Amino acid sequence: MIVNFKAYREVDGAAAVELAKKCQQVSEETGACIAVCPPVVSLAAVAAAVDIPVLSQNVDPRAPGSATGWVTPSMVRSCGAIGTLINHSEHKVDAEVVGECVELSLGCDLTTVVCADTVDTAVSLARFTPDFIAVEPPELIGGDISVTTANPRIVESTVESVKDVNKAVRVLCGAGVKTGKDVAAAIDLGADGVLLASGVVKAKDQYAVLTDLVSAL
Ligand SMILES: O=C(CO)COP(=O)(O)O
Repeated sequence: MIVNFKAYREVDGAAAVELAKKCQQVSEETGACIAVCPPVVSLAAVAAAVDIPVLSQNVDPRAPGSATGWVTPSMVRSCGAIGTLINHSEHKVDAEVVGECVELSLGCDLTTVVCADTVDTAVSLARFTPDFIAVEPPELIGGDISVTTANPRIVESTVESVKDVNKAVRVLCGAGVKTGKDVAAAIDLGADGVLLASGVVKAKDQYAVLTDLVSAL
């Protein structure tokens, strides 16, 4: 389970570290694999504070050097992060840029999670052999109805189609995932895990929600 902190106010500054620690606590108590995806400005602080996997929300297709303001895979790795999202619905890039980012990230030993908004996009991006494809219908992101309820077929189809194209790529799903029941449904539909955000980040009791989310695993 990857918890994307996005750029919510709830994770500004030290709050990103606090939420990452709650994720670590639940991971330790339950044995569930929980990774966190803090804002890039908090990557180093979060990676120093927890032992669970830390991922960047983005990398740019740039090598170290004269690249003012760009987020290089190399700097993400040296912060202590072990992976990165690429092409999130809220940070889309062209397919060729996805390919460059995957290649540069693999060269820096970063796990790659490439996001796709449709089955066709997922299949097309699987050719770059990221470690994971995460399918998330944009219209369901941030909502209260899980993709596993609103559009279970997109999860099943992505799993089937991506495996047909490239068996090495694992599939996550996300959008509206908020409960342990949603996570169980994702696994039943063939997904290897989930990518989620608001259900945890905006929860009054983040610890309780995290515990419920992993309860069905
Ligand atoms: O975009 C997402 C995770 O990257 C999904 O967000 P929500 O869990 O808020 O729907």
